[in-house]
Amino acid sequence: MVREHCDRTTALVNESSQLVLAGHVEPQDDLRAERKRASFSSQELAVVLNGGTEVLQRRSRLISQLQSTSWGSQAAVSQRCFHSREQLHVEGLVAQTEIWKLMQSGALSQQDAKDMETLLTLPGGLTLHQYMFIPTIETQGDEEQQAYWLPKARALEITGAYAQTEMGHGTFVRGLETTATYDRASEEFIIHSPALSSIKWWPGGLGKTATHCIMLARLIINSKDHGLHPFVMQIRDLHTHLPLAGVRVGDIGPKFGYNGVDNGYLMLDRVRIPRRAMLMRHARVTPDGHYFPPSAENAKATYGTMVAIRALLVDEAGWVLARATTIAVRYTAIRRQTSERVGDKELQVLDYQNLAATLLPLVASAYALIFMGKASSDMYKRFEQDRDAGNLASLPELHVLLAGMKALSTWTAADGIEACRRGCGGHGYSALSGLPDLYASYVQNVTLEGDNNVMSLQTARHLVKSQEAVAKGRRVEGSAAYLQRAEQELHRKCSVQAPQDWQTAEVLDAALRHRATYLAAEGHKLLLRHGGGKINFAGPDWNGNTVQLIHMAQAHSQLVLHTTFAQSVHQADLEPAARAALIKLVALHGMSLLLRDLQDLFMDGYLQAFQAQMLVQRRNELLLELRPDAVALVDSFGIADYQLNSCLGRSDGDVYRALLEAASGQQLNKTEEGPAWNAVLKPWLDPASRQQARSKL
Ligand SMILES: CC(C)(COP(=O)(O)OP(=O)(O)OC[C@H]1O[C@@H](n2cnc3c(N)ncnc32)[C@H](O)[C@@H]1OP(=O)(O)O)[C@@H](O)C(=O)NCCC(=O)NCCSC(=O)CCCC(=O)O
Ligand SMILES: Cc1cc2nc3c(=O)[nH]c(=O)nc-3n(C[C@H](O)[C@H](O)[C@H](O)COP(=O)(O)OP(=O)(O)OC[C@H]3O[C@@H](n4cnc5c(N)ncnc54)[C@H](O)[C@@H]3O)c2cc1C
Repeated sequence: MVREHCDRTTALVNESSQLVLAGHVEPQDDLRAERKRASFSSQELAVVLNGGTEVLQRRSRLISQLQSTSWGSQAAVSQRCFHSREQLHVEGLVAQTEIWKLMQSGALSQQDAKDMETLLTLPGGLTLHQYMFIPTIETQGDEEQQAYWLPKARALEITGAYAQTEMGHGTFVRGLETTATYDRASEEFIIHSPALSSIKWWPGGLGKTATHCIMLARLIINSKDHGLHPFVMQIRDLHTHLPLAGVRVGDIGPKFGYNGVDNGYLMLDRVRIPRRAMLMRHARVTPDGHYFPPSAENAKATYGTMVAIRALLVDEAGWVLARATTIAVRYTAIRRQTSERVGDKELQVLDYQNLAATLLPLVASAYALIFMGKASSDMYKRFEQDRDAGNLASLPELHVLLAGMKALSTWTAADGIEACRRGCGGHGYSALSGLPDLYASYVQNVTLEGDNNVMSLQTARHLVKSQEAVAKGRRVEGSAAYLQRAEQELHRKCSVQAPQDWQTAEVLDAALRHRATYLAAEGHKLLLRHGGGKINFAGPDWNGNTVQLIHMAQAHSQLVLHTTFAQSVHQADLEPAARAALIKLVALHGMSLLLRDLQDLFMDGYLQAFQAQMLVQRRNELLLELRPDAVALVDSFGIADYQLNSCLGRSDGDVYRALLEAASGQQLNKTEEGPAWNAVLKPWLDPASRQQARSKL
């Protein structure tokens, strides 16, 4: 029966290749035509966006290598959406350990291995080992501790998680409850979960993979609480993988997505670990129980790993949105729907203004975020160099910039994927489009590593402090330096007199800067008013105004994002036609940001109604001007079909045949009658079975 069904599927797919789509143009022809009419070469732009020809060549080589394995082949990747949690968990670990093996044998460089995992898009139990466990030891362990732990961790003799969040607290890190009490007699720490709310809950890889973890716990010496510190703690036996005495550990259960990762819980009953398990690069405890705190400028060193991950999240957001927009733009360029008379050529749905107005600004956002991601990782690398030389002066600015940008970028990408999915109509709802899984396994980024509202409020705190400094005549540096000129800025008016004026970079920058300045000044005033002339960064003054404060922080981050995008395009080595297209994309980006919150510009009379109407008009014209380049703009991301893993986003446009092939080959179609026939349906539907059942009554 199985054989028979397979034969029929093959026949159906072969047959479909003979079919002509009535009233339609062949989808492949649509994409060919789109590419022909583009104003620039997407191959050349892809080289610039991806950082060189070698990067693209290396990616193709890695994909070929993956394709030749059983765990990374196209067939394996495309089957994933049919798999259970347990299967995904095992598959994730198989892929990660195989890649690790290749790296250890020298067949892959460390960078190759990281890139290969990114191409696979299958986060697994070892993800946090690489991105948080090892880096925390690297940055917070002293030399001796690094020499002890890192070789074992890098050889995968141990695997680790990052155990910070607890059942009761994730955001409020200072409120975490797990204790690490120093016992001078034995020179050990006793790690304990004192309450239900103190159980570690969420850490990735902790559930079933990790043998060790970075344990964030309150350091208690002689009954004195010194706050949160990191410890390296073994939780499972290395021979049996069973939990050690006093340890209860497991997986927290199915999630919205991201199900290959075993996010875990951990409950500890007075588990003893040696004194040197505390990571001591910044703070120390001597054998006799003397505590040496971190220096004042290293006070937030414990939060260092979170800053590193936020930089990675900003870098990732643009590429994730690039994937979603590649799928949606290619598909909506081949999808034809509705003509005045049946049988006439129907319109490509991307030509409806509603879709262009949804998707093209998202393409612009993906570009903006890709450039911002590069700027953020460059900034983070500079910070790392300074930090390794003992200079942490740039950390406060880096933190507030990345906090707000992590929020803006992950919100933009998550909302953008969902908008792309809806833009693809019914086929976007099918897992075969690749969009549901992309969304479900991305959207957690708006919560993890600092909830986006909370992160925005960190940036808001800095903006209010900067505004306060300016009011007191002190200098403000860094990304908020524009607030230095707040006084003059607040008197400015928008200079636009014709729709075309909105296209100029100066006008857009000025409007975004004015908005951010106005909101920061208003936020500052609001808190002063509530505090009776004094600013309180906690309590009802702050907590009762967070909607406006978050909005203010996001306006600031949007300004930083937009100016970084514009500058990066200005500085990039582009051929003239690609430059012209990207300048338009920058303009569309700025206009879309303004249109989303236009009311802000009316509040203090910066904008007049006729200027707002011109903004809408110019945005609509830009959509039409950019439309011929839509497919070329997404082709330029250079994302391979392998990585898209989408029937809708295929680069050849052969969408309908791909859907039919993938659907008919799946498990539920393995037999013609279906898995519920014999036990459930047959007794009702099959006359002979019914007859038999009646005769037994
Ligand atoms: C919200 C805050 C920032 C608040 O911290 P706080 O100590 O109460 O601070 P505050 O009183 O608001 O401000 C005091 C000061 O601390 C500064 N600060 C705060 N965080 C940092 C930092 N990372 N680097 C450098 N500086 C930092 C703030 O800017 C404040 O500075 P200021 O006093 O204004 O000069 C903190 O609790 C926090 O970071 N919460 C979020 C928790 C989080 O991100 N958890 C991540 C867990 S791991 C994870 O999710 C991994 C997922 C990975 C995956 O699967 O992909
Ligand atoms: C998939 C996933 C993986 C994770 N991996 C790890 C990991 O490896 N290791 C680890 O330690 N943790 C991990 N976490 C935990 C994660 O870091 C936290 O969930 C996150 O920091 C948010 O904290 P919370 O859950 O306590 O949210 P809450 O703080 O309870 O948030 C609830 C709501 O309250 C709001 N809110 C809370 N506080 C404030 C405030 N001060 N001001 C304004 N609004 C506020 C938030 O905006 C949110 O809407 C993971 C979480 C997820 C979802």
